[in-house]
Amino acid sequence: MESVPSSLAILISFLLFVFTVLKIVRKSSGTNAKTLNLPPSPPKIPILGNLHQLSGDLPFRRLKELAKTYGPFMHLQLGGTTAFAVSSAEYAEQIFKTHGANFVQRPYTLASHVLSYDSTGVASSRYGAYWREVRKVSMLGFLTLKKVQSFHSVREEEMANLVNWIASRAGTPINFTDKIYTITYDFTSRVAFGRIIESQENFIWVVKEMVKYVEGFHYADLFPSISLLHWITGFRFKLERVKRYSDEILESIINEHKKNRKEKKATLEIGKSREEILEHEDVVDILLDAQEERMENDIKLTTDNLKAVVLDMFTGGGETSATTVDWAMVELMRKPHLLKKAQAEVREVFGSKGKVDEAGLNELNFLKMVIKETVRMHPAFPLIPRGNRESCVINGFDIPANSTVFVNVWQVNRDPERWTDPDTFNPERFLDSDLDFKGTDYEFVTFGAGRRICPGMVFGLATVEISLAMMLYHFDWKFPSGTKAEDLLMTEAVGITGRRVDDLYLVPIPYKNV
Ligand code: HEM
Repeated sequence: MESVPSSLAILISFLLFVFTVLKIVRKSSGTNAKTLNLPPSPPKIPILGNLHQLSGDLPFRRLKELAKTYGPFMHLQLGGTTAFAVSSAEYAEQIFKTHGANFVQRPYTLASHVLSYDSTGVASSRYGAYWREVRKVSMLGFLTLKKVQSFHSVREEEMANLVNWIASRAGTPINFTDKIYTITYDFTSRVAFGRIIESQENFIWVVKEMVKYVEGFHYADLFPSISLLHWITGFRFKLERVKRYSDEILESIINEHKKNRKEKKATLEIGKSREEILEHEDVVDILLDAQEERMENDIKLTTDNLKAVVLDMFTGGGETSATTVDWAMVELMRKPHLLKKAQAEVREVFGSKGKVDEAGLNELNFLKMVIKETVRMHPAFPLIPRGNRESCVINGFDIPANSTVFVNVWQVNRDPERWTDPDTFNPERFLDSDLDFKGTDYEFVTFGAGRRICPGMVFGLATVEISLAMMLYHFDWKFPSGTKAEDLLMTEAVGITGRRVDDLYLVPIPYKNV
């Protein structure tokens, strides 16, 4: 186990580090930490710094507890690295807006270096010309509102398949979580690769493994000067293994696209405008176009760069949306009056049509509030890592250049200074409120904010809305016998995303129109 929250792992690593003590002590004595006015910090122990205080629970939950004593802006020594943790809306605004042009880096992690082809995905790449170009290609190519809307038939089709499958299991328990993740990945695959690939199951497994590793709290990252650690902890071997699997799959997808490219283009190009051609291209096609074209600043996309961006898309598109749908359903099942209200709305809007389609989704005001409340309480990325390019001063505290700041989205979204009863799931709080997650309300930072705000927001929400609307329209739901709402574990699994720790099992009862 290489993730931090285990005291046993800390003890073992402590022994491993003994032979490097002198090296680290010499390094830390060379810093000018004492002369800086750093934010409050929990007491540190030699070598590990504050690492031991993050053990025993998920990092964002531990950070919330520590913030109760040490305040909303904490300095942490995590092994050999300097980090800061933000737990309030006020400080989130400092990072995302006031000092937004400075905190635009993604901190280096070994996992993103290995898995994301030398950190060349949109999410992992260093701020600069390359990042700007790949982000632009992704945004214009497949994440604009128009493009996302153009995928509506794929979304509706995949969801209709799921509805039929669930209807065939009427009255028997199904693993709701598993089905929602699978269908979301199927949909993402069709958008990204043009179809569901043969190795779909393996690829989903690969992504799940990656999500576990990219968290950024691994010893290899926390003691960057001891490269031996990458290998002794076995972390590098695990990363390389997952990378081999993912690379093989990506390579074959790209090769297939290259092979079919000429023929596809020739058919499409007859009498079609550039926009019309784009309409029919999948993500890999669009990236291959970008590879052929000269990008600004003479940036040339390599095939590895292309794979890194496709991986972002697959992880971003699949994992996050499914996590949100799953949590929404859990919360609704725990509050039957909210479930009924959401179902009544969906059935009223779509009753006359007898089916759900994307055209009517805008009328689902209550469902939109349910989704807002779900992403507030259960952000798909509970911690956003950012790095600063230059040293700066925040509210009188010195922040050295190249520090890592973890914005604790999970806690900022529950900041008691800004939210009433923040730990209660209450969609109606948005009834007369303009608060939104679009990047200007710093108490609601589920999608981040500023220059690196999530570019896939529209894409993700479109999937979440249609999935929930279909599930609520076509079925009534109950727990399998023996399961009670109050028994559901309301905590997250280890990893970069905030997916729930357990799968949700439910019994579907078809509504009359299925
Ligand atoms: C419910 C769904 C989603 C949530 C909650 C979410 C959340 C986030 C967050 C918190 C960030 C970091 C933002 C920051 O640093 O300020 C991010 C970045 C990113 N997301 Fe999403 N995301 C979602 C869906 C998607 C989808 C569907 C895609 C792609 C299809 C996507 C692609 C990305 C990419 C490429 C980045 C990196 C942006 C950059 O560093 O410039 N996300 N997302």
